[in-house]
Amino acid sequence: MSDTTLNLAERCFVWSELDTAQQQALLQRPTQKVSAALTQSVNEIVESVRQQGDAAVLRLTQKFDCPDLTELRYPAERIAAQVQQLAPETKAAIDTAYGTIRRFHEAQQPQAISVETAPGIECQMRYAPLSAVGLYVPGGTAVLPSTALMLGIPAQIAGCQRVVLVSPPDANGDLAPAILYAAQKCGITEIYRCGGAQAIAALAYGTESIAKVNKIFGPGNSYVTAAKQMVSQDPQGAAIDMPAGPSELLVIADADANPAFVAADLLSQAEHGSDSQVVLLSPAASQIEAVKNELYQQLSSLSRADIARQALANSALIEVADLAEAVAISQDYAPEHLSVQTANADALAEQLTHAGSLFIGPYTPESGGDYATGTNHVLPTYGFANTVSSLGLLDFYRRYTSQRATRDGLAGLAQAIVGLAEAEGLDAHARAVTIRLEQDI
Ligand SMILES: NC(=O)c1ccc[n+]([C@@H]2O[C@H](COP(=O)([O-])OP(=O)(O)OC[C@H]3O[C@@H](n4cnc5c(N)ncnc54)[C@H](O)[C@@H]3O)[C@@H](O)[C@H]2O)c1
Ligand SMILES: N[C@H](CO)Cc1c[nH]c[nH+]1
Ligand SMILES: [Zn+2]
Repeated sequence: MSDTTLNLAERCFVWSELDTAQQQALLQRPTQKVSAALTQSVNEIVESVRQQGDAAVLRLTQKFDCPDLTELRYPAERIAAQVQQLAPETKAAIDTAYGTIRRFHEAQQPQAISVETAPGIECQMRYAPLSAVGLYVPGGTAVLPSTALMLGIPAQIAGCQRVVLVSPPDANGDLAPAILYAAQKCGITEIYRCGGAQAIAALAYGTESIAKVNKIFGPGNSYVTAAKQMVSQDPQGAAIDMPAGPSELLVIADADANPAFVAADLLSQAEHGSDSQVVLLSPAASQIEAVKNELYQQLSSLSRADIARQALANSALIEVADLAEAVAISQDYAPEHLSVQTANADALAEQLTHAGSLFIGPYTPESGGDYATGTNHVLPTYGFANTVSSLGLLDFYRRYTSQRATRDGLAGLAQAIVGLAEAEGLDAHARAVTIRLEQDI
């Protein structure tokens, strides 16, 4: 079995036969290769929205998504009419996913703490929901109502005061009924029809019709991700959740893994976008050969075969010396999704700490986490999973501290505070303590 436009034999490698530069080049993310051009084009879009507001957002939305759109805000009556059209089976699927995702996120409620750190000194850690959040639901090549749930549910549980959803409209100026139903379940009514870097700029800086938010959440293509990173560097812009760009999956499979399962998982992420990347690491040459054949076979029946094919051209099937080498490569690559299909999957997973989300064992397809296991599918890409956390309820809160000292408590700590202030040569810091203790109250 083969494919006329994809030669997977060219994407098969033996790790030990590559030098360090080749190993690095092999695992470079596709969008990182064009970052200079991308940055320039995103910068132009963000600047035009800052200067021209709604006019720029509308012009760019007309260019990329809907030529006749004249109003960004999605009217409530049109939302209601769209939701009516939703098929009952899709509604039921959304209802089930809403339940599992809500259950997992409700269990993440932060607990305020209060600790007496020294006699008469009380320190608290408190949490406040973010007041205005913007949720980006991708809609370029596929509409993703599941992302509306992943973002809307934690915002709803946290109790954020203002929750705004943006998503690119179709050519008729509509959003998919499933996105609107998911938004409705999450209590979101402020919805705008725009996408890409222009939507991110509008959320970050505000326009005539879209008021600015404090933090922007959600995945997107490389334009969206670059725009998020750009606005988050600007004190007048907005905070962001994380760089959640084109989808990635790394699978570690031993000789006994089922190659049909492995190939299906790889294709599930390859079909997201031509800039997605999937990687297989296996110590068994026979497994790599079998997965390669399965990929050809399964690819031919996919509706998005062309996209998956392009993603596979940026991907790699790599033979490693052993599972220890697979762990080392995976830790270095830090994939968004990591599937472990080996005999000792649970034990191996303990060592795999650099991944957005782990999928352990043969019956845990990556797509389960995309939709309905309950974990959040908004995850760090580009290797940021070595430091950046996966999206969770806490991201919708701000954590801050408070403290309260009694006079005796302050007296007890005075020597430490004054001693450190003197060591740093900061007299006023010391005086703020001594002045209090010199006075009788
Ligand atoms: N990391 C995660 O957690 C996660 C989760 C879900 C989806 N994803 C990823 O999100 C992405 C969604 O991408 P998408 O494209 O389908 O939808 P998208 O909504 O992110 O992007 C569509 C928008 O891109 C803009 N755009 C397209 N071509 C452009 C160009 N040449 N110049 C400037 N702007 C342009 C347009 O404004 C368009 O509205 C996929 O790559 C998918 O893998 C990631
Ligand atoms: N795999 C995507 C994150 O990279 C999430 C998603 C949504 N729908 C299907 N998949
Ligand atoms: Zn997916």
